[in-house]
Amino acid sequence: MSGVRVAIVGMGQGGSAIYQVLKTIEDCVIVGVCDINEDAPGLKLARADGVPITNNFYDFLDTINIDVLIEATGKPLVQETIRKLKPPSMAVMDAQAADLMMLVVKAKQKLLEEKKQLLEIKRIKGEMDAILASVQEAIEVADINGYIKYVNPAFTKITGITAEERIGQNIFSASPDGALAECLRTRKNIYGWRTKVGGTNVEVVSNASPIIIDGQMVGAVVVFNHLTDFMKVMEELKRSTSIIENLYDRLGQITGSKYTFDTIIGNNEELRKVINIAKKAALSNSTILLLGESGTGKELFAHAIHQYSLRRDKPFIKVNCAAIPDSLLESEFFGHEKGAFTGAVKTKLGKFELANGGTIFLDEIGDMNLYLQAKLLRVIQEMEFERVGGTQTIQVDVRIIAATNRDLKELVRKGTFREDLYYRLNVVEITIPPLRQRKDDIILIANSLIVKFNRKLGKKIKGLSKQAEIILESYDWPGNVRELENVIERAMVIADEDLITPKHLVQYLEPVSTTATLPIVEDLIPFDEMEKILLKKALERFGNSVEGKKMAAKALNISLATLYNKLKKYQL
Ligand SMILES: Nc1ncnc2c1ncn2[C@@H]1O[C@H](COP(=O)(O)OP(=O)(O)OP(=O)(O)O)[C@@H](O)[C@H]1O
Repeated sequence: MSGVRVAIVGMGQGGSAIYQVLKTIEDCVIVGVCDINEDAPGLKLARADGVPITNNFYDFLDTINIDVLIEATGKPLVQETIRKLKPPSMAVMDAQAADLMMLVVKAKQKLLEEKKQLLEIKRIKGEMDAILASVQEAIEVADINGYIKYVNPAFTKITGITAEERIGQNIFSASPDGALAECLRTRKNIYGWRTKVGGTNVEVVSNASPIIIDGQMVGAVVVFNHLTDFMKVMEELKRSTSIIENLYDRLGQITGSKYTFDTIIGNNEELRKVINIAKKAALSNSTILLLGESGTGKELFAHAIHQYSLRRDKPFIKVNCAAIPDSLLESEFFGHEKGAFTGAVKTKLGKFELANGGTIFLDEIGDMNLYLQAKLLRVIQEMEFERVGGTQTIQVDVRIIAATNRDLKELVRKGTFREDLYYRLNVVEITIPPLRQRKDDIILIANSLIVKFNRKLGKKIKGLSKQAEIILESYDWPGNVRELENVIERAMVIADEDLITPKHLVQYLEPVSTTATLPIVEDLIPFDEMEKILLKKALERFGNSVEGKKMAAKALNISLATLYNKLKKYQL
């Protein structure tokens, strides 16, 4: 143990006081205390601190382990004995001397404490100075009487007045019309105060606040900036506001993606395969080309792919390339700067910018002109573009899904579609089969449409009659699911019965289709035509092989020979 080793004899009030001060001295080690009274107050303290205790001060006299022995009993006999018997290396101090020493120690401790506080204040001041020096706005502080106490470096930069010139002046004569003087006068916060800094031509906009300590106003502080800087911020604000307005304008056009793969109805094997490929592709970032006849569900797939992808919480933006005039398509895609062309009264964001982070769905891509195809190619390759009339290059992160019902390869051959763009777009090519190739789904989709339109039209139609089902299944559906939707909705509008029957359907089916040529009167079909439909359906289901025909005959409850006769009769 290093430090001065001290022992105390006599642990009454005086000894206890000394003990407590000694404990706080870093270089002092209390090696023991002594009192003949077991209940002496100082002994309790020592016991709690784990300091060795004795009731016989002789224990201290034959040891060389004590540097200073403090005698606090005040008894001459004890004092005398200690002086006589102590080892020469031990210094003895009586209680009075110890008290005096304690006073000195306490004073020194107080001094040290004050020094520490001063250092802390200096440190905080240093930090504050650094902060205030780095602030771009001018700061000026005055006391309650208006005497300027502080200005930061930005104050000098903005006004040209140095700290030496300014500090010590009175604000009521230096800048009587300024926010600081006003704040001191009114004792209130002042906002957006526009003045010239006293004695200069520098126009500033200021905010000032009272400085309050312990509930009392002791001064005020003003923060101000050049009006021109302020104007710049206002300009910036205006620009941002215009962008926000723009976004609001466009919000209506942002069709958040509505459909998921669950919305796509159908159990057809080919369709399920296509859905599985689309799900896998959805999880990558690859560009997808959706092919298929009109109304097969390409847009539905595009929505579902976006919803299934990691971008589902980001925008889904649709652009119909065929619906926008060529002259506007570029600005629609990439946006334009204010004044880029007649009518461009404000800056507009393009669909690519709006889709940033999400997915853009380019419908009817086959109808895009060659000039834009070149621009689109650059976006796909580099994910960057310029707004029409702009010079700044804008970077985006957009997943592209394109769709068309046209034969893109044929367009490439004809030279109306860029080959390089075609290959860029069809990284993943998904062809959605037409409805006539997934006839097994027709009734399933029709029934789900009946449920949907019952809700929309307020009807209670239960379903399709058997004959109506046969008609729907044998129709070619050139307009695919969209046509099926239209036919079912129209049929439901005119149907007053529980079921949809042929009479509700036929008038809406294209005459080119197989069944539309049937001479159907109301909901009656001639027997032979009905036979023909049933035979066709049976062969479709079981196939044309001998085995298939046997099964077809069985399903129609006729003999195989009758089946052959009928097939011959109808030339099937
Ligand atoms: N499998 C399906 N299940 C349910 N509804 C479907 C299905 N396929 C398509 N639809 C519906 O059919 C209609 C046409 O689909 P969509 O608009 O997606 O077709 P498209 O291929 O994009 O057509 P176009 O090429 O004409 O733009 C939509 O109302 C869609 O919801």
